[in-house]
Amino acid sequence: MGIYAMDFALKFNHSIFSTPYPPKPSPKCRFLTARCSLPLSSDGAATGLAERPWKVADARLVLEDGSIWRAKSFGASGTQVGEVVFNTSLTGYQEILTDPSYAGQFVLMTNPHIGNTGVNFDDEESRQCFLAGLVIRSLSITTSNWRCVESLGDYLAERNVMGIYDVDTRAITRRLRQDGSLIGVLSTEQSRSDDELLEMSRSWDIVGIDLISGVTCNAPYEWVDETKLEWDFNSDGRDRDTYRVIAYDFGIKHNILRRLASYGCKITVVPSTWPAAETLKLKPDGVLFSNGPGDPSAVPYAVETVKEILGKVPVFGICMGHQLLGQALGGKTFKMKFGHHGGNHPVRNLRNGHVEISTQNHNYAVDPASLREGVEVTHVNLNDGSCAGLAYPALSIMSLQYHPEASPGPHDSDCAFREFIELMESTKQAA
Ligand SMILES: NC(=O)CC[C@H](N)C(=O)O
Repeated sequence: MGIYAMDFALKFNHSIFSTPYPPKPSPKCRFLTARCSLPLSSDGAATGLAERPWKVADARLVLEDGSIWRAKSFGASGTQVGEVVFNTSLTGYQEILTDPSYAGQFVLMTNPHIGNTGVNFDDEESRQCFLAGLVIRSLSITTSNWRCVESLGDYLAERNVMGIYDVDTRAITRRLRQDGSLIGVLSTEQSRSDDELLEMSRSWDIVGIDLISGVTCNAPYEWVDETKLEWDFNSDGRDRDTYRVIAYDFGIKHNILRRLASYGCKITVVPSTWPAAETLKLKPDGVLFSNGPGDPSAVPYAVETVKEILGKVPVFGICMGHQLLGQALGGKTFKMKFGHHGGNHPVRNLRNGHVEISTQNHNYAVDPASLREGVEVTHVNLNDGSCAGLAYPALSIMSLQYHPEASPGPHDSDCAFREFIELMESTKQAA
């Protein structure tokens, strides 16, 4: 369909979509009428929608290398320290904002145009935004999407997350690629001197800190959310409680739970400190170790939990979960120069030769040379050859350094969930 025909269909509610256009307002939807253009608030505060050319740069991003970047603020104001990482995804900023693995980090989007689709109810990956802030080149002057319920600026302001725009994201990215990830301080407070902010950035570090304890759930809970039909696929038609899975929440993304549920799993999510003995008492068919923020070598208690579970039940580790498994198998993790953050990373599955286009978000990796004998490297990142997946078939272990649940366009890696199901099924049959 040509673009004009699509435009016509959108305007006149032609029935080319299964979802009617415009969609019925959800009861939760407070801002639906503002779908296409929100006015500026009366005090002229940023709504995130209307560009105000007269707005002067009111924020500074001070990097530990001494560089100072002047920018315009949106979202929350204040002063915040964090590690700056760049993300090359073209879409999915809401999933990125709500990925708990970004705790302690400023996400700089290399896509220069952000905010055009606003935010919606369906794309939340967790209960909260845990990241330190958002750095973008250009904040969209309009917000238009049939699912949009709020502008990006309002969303960030409500969640107390700082954002800046009109900053040279390309220059900062080149610096990060050259020098590696840098700590920075973002501030809208004019009373603070450049030197003070620089000192703050130099006296803070993200290495060696347990960031998982700040994002994990407080108590176990059952995952009962229905995956909406329009987002569900490949569920193989199983009943939702065919496999009993315990998911360790190190900062879990909801889509991991949605995909497991689609494949027939009844899931109990448990906090990061949940004792292995309690997990084993529940006699699960499998255990999932989730993604999560920060340095994987700073959470030895989690590695101990993983060790106690290995060999007793099939396990699947994703990202932080993979790094914890790597350590439990005798391996070491190391900090990469600037990590992998994006929706377009090619990975080769060494078992079948297939190349997957994957979503990634990690700054650390497992050193395969440090792993004990018998551990198989199953996946390799084709950009830099780093370890992207492990297996130890004798103990029914599988893990991926990237995100099989993400939908950056392709769903190439979703098959990993089916593999986990097969691992649980074969163990069940053998018992
Ligand atoms: N997405 C994740 O689980 C990230 C893992 C870890 N925090 C890292 O940066 O490598």
